[in-house]
Amino acid sequence: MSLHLHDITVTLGRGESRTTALHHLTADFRPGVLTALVGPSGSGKSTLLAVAGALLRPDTGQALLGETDLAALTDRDCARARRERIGYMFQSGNLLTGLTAEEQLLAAASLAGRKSRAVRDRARELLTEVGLEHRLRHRPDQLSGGERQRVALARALLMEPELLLVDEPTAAVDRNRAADLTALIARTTHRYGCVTVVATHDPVVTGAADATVDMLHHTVPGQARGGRDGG
Ligand SMILES: Nc1ncnc2c1ncn2[C@@H]1O[C@H](COP(=O)(O)OP(=O)(O)OP(=O)(O)O)[C@@H](O)[C@H]1O
Repeated sequence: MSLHLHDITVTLGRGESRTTALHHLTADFRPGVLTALVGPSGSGKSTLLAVAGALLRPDTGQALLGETDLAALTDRDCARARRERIGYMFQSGNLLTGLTAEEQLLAAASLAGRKSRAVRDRARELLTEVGLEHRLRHRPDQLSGGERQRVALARALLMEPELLLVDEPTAAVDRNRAADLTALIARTTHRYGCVTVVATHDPVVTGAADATVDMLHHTVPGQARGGRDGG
């Protein structure tokens, strides 16, 4: 299942602050491939993630996840696609206030109708993989920015999404953790065959990516390694 963005234009703000954040952008993202989204600050990376994540409807164009045009879905179907098909690891973490790290994962699983001992074990395993085994009972306000983001990653991975959207995963962590997190995202992409799009300024991430989309030139075909579709 690929993600194909076709002729996407997004205008944000009103009056004097009106800005064309994306201008007729076309780009392809393949399953099993970690694609780094690069470009200077303000070039539209976060906007692209919002469109791909069915969080923002573009003014023009199509956002095809497989055969589904996310740009044409009703609000209800968008919400469903977000819940069932798309995983997010954004800087805000998008965590629910009042729930512990472990509960964040279990609540997401429960919403998707998955509730079992195996899910609980997997949730702990993933929180351990992102280095949070000592933070299982911490609520978002008791976690650092980088820790919140890692909870969001563990939650996304538990849901095994078709599309994994990641915004600046290494911005709030130290260099060792940055390398570990990047390796985890790459491993997950290759193992589960999800389409992974990572907006980044970090050479650690771009170095580990299988392909690159440059916002200034739209598409630079990458050397895809390990793609499920043969690269
Ligand atoms: N609500 C808004 N109203 C007006 N302009 C906006 C709004 N949000 C973003 N923009 C503008 O849209 C453009 C794209 O922003 P976006 O956040 O997608 O860039 P980015 O590449 O993710 O930047 P960064 O690397 O700094 O995170 C920028 O010029 C930004 O100033």
